[in-house]
Amino acid sequence: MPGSDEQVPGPLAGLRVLEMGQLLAGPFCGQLLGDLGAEVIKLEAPGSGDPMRQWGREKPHGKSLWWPVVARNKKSVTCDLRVPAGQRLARELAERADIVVENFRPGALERWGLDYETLAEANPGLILVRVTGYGQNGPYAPRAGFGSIGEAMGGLRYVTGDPSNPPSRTGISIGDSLAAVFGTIGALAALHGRERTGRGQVVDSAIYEAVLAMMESLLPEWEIGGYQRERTGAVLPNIAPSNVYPARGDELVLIAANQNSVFTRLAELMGRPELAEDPRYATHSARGANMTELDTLIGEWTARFGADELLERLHEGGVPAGRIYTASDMFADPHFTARDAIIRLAHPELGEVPMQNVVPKLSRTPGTVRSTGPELGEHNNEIYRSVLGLAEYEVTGLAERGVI
Ligand SMILES: CC(C)(COP(=O)(O)OP(=O)(O)OC[C@H]1O[C@@H](n2cnc3c(N)ncnc32)[C@H](O)[C@@H]1OP(=O)(O)O)[C@@H](O)C(=O)NCCC(=O)NCCSC(=O)C(=O)O
Repeated sequence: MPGSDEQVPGPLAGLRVLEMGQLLAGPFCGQLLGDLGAEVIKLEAPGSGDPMRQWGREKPHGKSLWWPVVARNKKSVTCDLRVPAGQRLARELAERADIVVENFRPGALERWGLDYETLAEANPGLILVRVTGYGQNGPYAPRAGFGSIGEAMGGLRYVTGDPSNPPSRTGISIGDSLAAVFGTIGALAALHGRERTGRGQVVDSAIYEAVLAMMESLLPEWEIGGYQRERTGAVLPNIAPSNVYPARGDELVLIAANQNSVFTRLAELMGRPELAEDPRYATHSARGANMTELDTLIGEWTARFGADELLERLHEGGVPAGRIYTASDMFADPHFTARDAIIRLAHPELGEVPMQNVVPKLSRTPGTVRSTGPELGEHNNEIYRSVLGLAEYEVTGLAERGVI
């Protein structure tokens, strides 16, 4: 079963990551690095731990169903960063780490004596990934940052939703996850840089900039083209046909045929090959300009078929098409099964926990999910004794004093 120990070590095996911070923007970076085989030590406040342990709508046994996913592959140690003894432990762990990931407000690490200069003095190869709302400098740097604000500031919110409604949030914390993905890319690039120079560096990933990086040609469109992108609901401006179309009954089917070759095939399937030659639809720009009219033609055709038959025709005809999936569709889909897109891991209280597999798949040394999110402080003994070489009585003493 994926998740068992018999796998080959992942590509990042041998690297140690120390993860501080909370919720998603930092921890998703730790998840990605752990998926690829790094040892991830998650440092949490004693007593409470990462608030993500409490998050989620459904909580069987009082347990978050997000925690097993975002904290998978991680080892949990407790450590109070507000007291000097805790700060010393964190510095010693960072001295033995390749990468530190954090997503506190700028200034928190500095306040705790965990600034990069201090850490790098003891460990010059250290890479420090800092995920924040606004980055480490600039007038907004000290502000508390949450994903929704960064998504709006980075431009995503304004263009999301139906034009007749106020801008909509996407259904997930996409800004945090994107900042974590860019933080991960930065960490991997910095690892490569370290190969050449032996020196680490700081990776500064801001949520609003991670979102901005996704915004395609928004900026030159405005400044050079004088065009402000607006919300366009289910379609993208000037990209046609690419929409959701009705099948017989209530079902909706997505068709994306916004390329000459694909549109020619769709026109043939529709029994209207002449549409591909029609000056109103023959080119990318013409289809964009006549999107509404084209969508009506396509919708009249799709409504004649049940969704299954329609999709079969489209797949066979080489036209990208599909359904809008819910979780239950994913569990039932043979393609998800064939590619192990969903894995199942044993959890002491929740039984078998299904979750998304590692992305992307590497051919020779693929990543693995080896465990679900740990209990708070589950690995205190293991890590403090084996990594820092503390004696058992020292670990007990630190716990008694509330440092860990
Ligand atoms: C999320 C925040 C607004 C939370 O702000 P604050 O609660 O004020 O925390 P700070 O970052 O200033 O960090 C200091 C606090 O960390 C807490 N803390 C955490 N871990 C520890 C440990 N191990 N020891 C001691 N204290 C700890 C403790 O309460 C500290 O408060 P003191 O006791 O006062 O010292 C901020 O961390 C932030 O802007 N982060 C960067 C952007 C980000 O990651 N946003 C959240 C993504 S999730 C999201 O947006 C979404 O889901 O949507």
